[in-house]
Amino acid sequence: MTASSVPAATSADVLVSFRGVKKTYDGEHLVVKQLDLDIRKGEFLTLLGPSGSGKTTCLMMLAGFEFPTGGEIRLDGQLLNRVPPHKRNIGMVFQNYALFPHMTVAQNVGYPLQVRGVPAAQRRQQIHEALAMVHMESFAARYPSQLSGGQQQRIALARALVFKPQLVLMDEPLGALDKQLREHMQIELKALHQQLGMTFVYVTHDQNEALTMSDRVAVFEQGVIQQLAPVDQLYEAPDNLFVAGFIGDSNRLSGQLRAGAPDQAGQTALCTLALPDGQAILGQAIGKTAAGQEATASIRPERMRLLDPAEAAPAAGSLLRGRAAGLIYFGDHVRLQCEFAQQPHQCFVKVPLGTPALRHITPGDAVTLAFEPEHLRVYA
Ligand SMILES: Nc1ncnc2c1ncn2[C@@H]1O[C@H](COP(=O)(O)OP(=O)(O)OP(=O)(O)O)[C@@H](O)[C@H]1O
Repeated sequence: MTASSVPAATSADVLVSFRGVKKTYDGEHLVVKQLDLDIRKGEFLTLLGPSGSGKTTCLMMLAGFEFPTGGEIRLDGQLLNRVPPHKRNIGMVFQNYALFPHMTVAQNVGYPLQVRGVPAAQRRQQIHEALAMVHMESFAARYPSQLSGGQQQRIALARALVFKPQLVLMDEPLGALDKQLREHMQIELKALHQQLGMTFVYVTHDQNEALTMSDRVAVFEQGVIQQLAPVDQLYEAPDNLFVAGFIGDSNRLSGQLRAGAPDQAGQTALCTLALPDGQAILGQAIGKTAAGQEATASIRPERMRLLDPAEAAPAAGSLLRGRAAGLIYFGDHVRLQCEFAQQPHQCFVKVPLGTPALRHITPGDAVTLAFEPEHLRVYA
């Protein structure tokens, strides 16, 4: 992401701004590279990316547990670089809960209030409210060891919320829970965020989790934000092949650009991709492309359709002829694997059960897939 695409840090709806932030642990290798990022007041922003891409380091710099090697981080306009963690008014939830084992649930939740010198009566009230938020009022007298993992994480969340911070940071908080509980907690967290109106910054490497909960997602790779966008935009209009591959399923086809160039604004324009087997397909050229370049097209499986042989073929350029490589039954659809001559990767398409064209297909048969060129994104 370029600095020019980031709104000005002074704009009223920005709570946190990173400007030119760099981080190295060993003095040589940058794990966060020149990061510009604005976090808006009240949003649920997720930092998503593979292991080692720098998400946690960014969160730790925001929390104050790590210091940037260069650049600035501001919270509500105030420079944070040298403000210690306990003076930042930020709540934090970690994957390993980090509850104090010798304290009861109520004492754990009340701890941030105690260190802030909140009087006992008010403390009791706020502890009760925070436990009610996470549906754990009746567990106040228990110790962490007497709670399940999901219950402990709820207490950790109550402890992060109890002092009503303007910003809550969460680092893989659901990572240790089983799938069912994790999905349940995702919905609860999202509801809590909507109810409280606080700003949540959430770190995960799980794209489903990111898509389920977030208003916007920043996709990290090797210390760089590859794209920052609302979830639907990230899925429908990935800026590059990394994002297309990291978020959801996508099919890839390699070839050479024959015609078509970006429009004046450098955005998208229709182009023709010549595939090595002689087929020519139409797609949207993304970014700077020029005729003759090697390029890779990406398309979501649900944006391709198995054509019935009896059906009138759509316009040239919006079909692909290949061979069935396999069929996998998925209950509500069949996943049809297809291969195309001289393409390194197979493609797949989700075919609804009962589709007539599916009836007689066996591996090795010729198949035709149809698509709209606007859904085929071509990256040089
Ligand atoms: N305290 C540290 N000392 C030295 N190197 C570190 C330290 N913390 C992280 N790193 C390195 O910095 C890079 C980024 O790590 P970071 O934890 O920020 O990534 P991440 O995207 O959060 O990964 P994960 O999802 O695995 O936690 C990695 O190469 C990691 O090995």
